[in-house]
Amino acid sequence: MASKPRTLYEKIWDDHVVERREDGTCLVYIDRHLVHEVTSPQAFEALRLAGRKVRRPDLTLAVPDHNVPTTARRGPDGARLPVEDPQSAAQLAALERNAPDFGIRYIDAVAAEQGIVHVVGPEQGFSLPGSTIVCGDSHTAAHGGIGALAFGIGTSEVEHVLATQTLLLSPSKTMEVRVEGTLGPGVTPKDLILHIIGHIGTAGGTGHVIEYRGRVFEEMSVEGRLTVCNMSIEGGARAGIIAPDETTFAYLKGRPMAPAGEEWDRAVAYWRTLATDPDARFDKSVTIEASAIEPTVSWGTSPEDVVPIGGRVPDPDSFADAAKREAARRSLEYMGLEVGQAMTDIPVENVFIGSCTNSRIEDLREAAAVLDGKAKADGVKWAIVVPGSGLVKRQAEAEGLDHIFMSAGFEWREPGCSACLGMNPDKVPSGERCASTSNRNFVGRQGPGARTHLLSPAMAAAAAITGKLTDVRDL
Ligand SMILES: CC(C)[C@H](C(=O)O)[C@@H](O)C(=O)O
Ligand code: SF4
Repeated sequence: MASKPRTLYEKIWDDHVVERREDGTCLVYIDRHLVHEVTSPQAFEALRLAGRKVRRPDLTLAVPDHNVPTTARRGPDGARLPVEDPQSAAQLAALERNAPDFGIRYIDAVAAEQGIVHVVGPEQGFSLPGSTIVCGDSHTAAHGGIGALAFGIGTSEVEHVLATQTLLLSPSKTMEVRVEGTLGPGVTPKDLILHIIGHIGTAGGTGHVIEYRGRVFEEMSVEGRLTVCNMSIEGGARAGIIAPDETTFAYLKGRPMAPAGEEWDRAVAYWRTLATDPDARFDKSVTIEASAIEPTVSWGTSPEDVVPIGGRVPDPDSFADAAKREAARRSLEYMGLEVGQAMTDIPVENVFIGSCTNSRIEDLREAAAVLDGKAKADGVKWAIVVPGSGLVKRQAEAEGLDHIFMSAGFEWREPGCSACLGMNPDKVPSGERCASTSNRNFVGRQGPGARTHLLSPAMAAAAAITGKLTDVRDL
């Protein structure tokens, strides 16, 4: 008898279940564990107190990213510069000590390979298709872009994975987001995922793993897929995933931590079996028409608060749901916006190109292409580009992108989470707006009182040039 058709998620899940409990929860094997400085100190401390070791240090990779300053990390004499904020310094120092103490792989803050964990994992070939990947970080969903089942975990789970290389989990429901047709010019993977979240809402994926399907994703680069999957969590999903294919294999081949030789061939043969079976069923399915999507920007304080750039700030009364009406009213007040205001009339004083959503080489190329030969508007006081990793930075410099950015009036920084969240010196001043390629526009996210507008790298570049939110297709 033929076996039951399964989805990509179900295949990966089944291949990793170590033990099924009577209540339905499963002990699941974890292939890769990424660790950063914010959510790991207590986990390591707990292991230390219990006298336990890390079960598989070779499957664990630690990188500092959230707290690192993005200005020079070494002084003129080559000595490492201290991190001023005491809490940040303590977290960074803890990781620096815990990694050698527990024998895990560590990329330190001044290494060429340092960067945001979610950029570093795929870039190093540490994150692989068909694997289970966890990190004490909600945007671990990004790694689904290479066909992994990847999700964020809490600090107590970090401890559990460090100690046992397993996790106790309940199976997720499956959801398909199918995108038909092709994206128009100037419409990027970021616009697509913002549009999808606007469509399904921040609770649309709750309890589900989303598989993104359709030609748009088949034709998309791995960088674009990472951007899309990254924001699955903003749609409430446990994870997002895209079937690994030739594009994925070409991206991973030869990466430092990827399998090589015969092992590579065996791995690819296995990865090819993972695609969702033709008759597999999803618990939930949403279809979106790609050609209807325009460059998309956020107006509120939730990632679902989006409109096409040609749109207007919505009237809170236009929402059917009472809670949503109230949230929209509060959002407009925080954001300092008027009902009916054209999105293209919103001035911005800050532009941030970076974060694990949009700091890979393609993102920087996309922004640089818009900025080439142009300069930021006078009203834009602060514009920074923060590459997702040292290797992205080096590649961009080899292509001369740093010159384009700096000639346009941008600062060219060292890799890290930076202004994506106010945990390091890069903050947006209170009451000011930021056109930001990051993934969250929550109240205070980029600093107390900061007003975030989420958009694509090309749209961030366009906003820098005109000093207001702008349709990149009009430049
Ligand atoms: C600090 C960290 C735990 C947090 C997360 O889990 O996502 C951060 O990366 C974020 O983007 O808000
Ligand atoms: S770049 Fe932003 S979203 Fe990504 S891990 Fe860092 S803080 Fe979180």
